[in-house]
Amino acid sequence: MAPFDPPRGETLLASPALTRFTELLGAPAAASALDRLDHELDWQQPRLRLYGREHPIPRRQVWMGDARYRYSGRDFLPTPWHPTVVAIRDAVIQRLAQAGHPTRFNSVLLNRYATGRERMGWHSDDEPELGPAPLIVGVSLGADRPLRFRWKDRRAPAFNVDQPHDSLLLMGPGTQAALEHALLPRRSSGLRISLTFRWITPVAP
Ligand SMILES: O=C(O)CCC(=O)C(=O)O
Ligand SMILES: [Fe+2]
Repeated sequence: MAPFDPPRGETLLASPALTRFTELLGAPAAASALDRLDHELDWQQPRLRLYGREHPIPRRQVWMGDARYRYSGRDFLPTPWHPTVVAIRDAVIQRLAQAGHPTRFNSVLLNRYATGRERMGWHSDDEPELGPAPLIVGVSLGADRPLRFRWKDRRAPAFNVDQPHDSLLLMGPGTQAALEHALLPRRSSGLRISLTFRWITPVAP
C-alpha cells in the first residue's frame, strides 16, 4: 500500500495499526463544529485522586453516549448525544467503512484544551469494559497538538503523531496493549477539542 492512499488513510504504524485520515468534515463544517462544541457543551473539570491527593484535571471534559462507564473507580452517567457529535460520529463511521473498518461506537470522551498548558498524561485506554483489543478513534478540532506515543516495553523510541484540525486518528486493535499515549504541554497553542470514540460493553443496570 502506498504511504498515503487517501481513502485508506495514511499508515503511521502498520502493527498495531495507527492510521490518520484528514479532512473528515470539510472546512466549514469543522469550523462550526469546533465553535458549537466549545459553546454548547457543559464542560466539566472533575477532581481526580493521584498519589493520595485530589487535583482538578488539567483540561475540561464531557463523557457522552449510551453506556455507563467507570472512571477512577467511580460510576458515571454520560451526557446524551449532542447533534454535532452525532454528525461527527457518523462521518467517522462512514470514513472507516470506506477504508474497510466497519465499526460502531456507543460513547465518546470529549476533551477541551484551552491553551498549550492544558494536557493529558501518559495512559492507555485499556479499561476492562473496552474489551481486550479496543478500536479507538480520536477526532481533532482546532489547534494541532501532537499525540506522543511510547512503547510499554521500550522496543523502539517514542514518537509524535501530528493531529491537524479536522483529522481522525485510528488506534487499531493492539495499540492500547503495546503503547501508551499522552498530550504533552506546548508553549503556545490555542483552543483544541478532541473526541475519542469508543465501544463500551454496556453494564447491567
Ligand atoms: O486529546 C487527545 O488527542 C488525546 C485524548 C485521549 O487520549 C483520550 O481521550 O483518551
Ligand atoms: Fe487516550
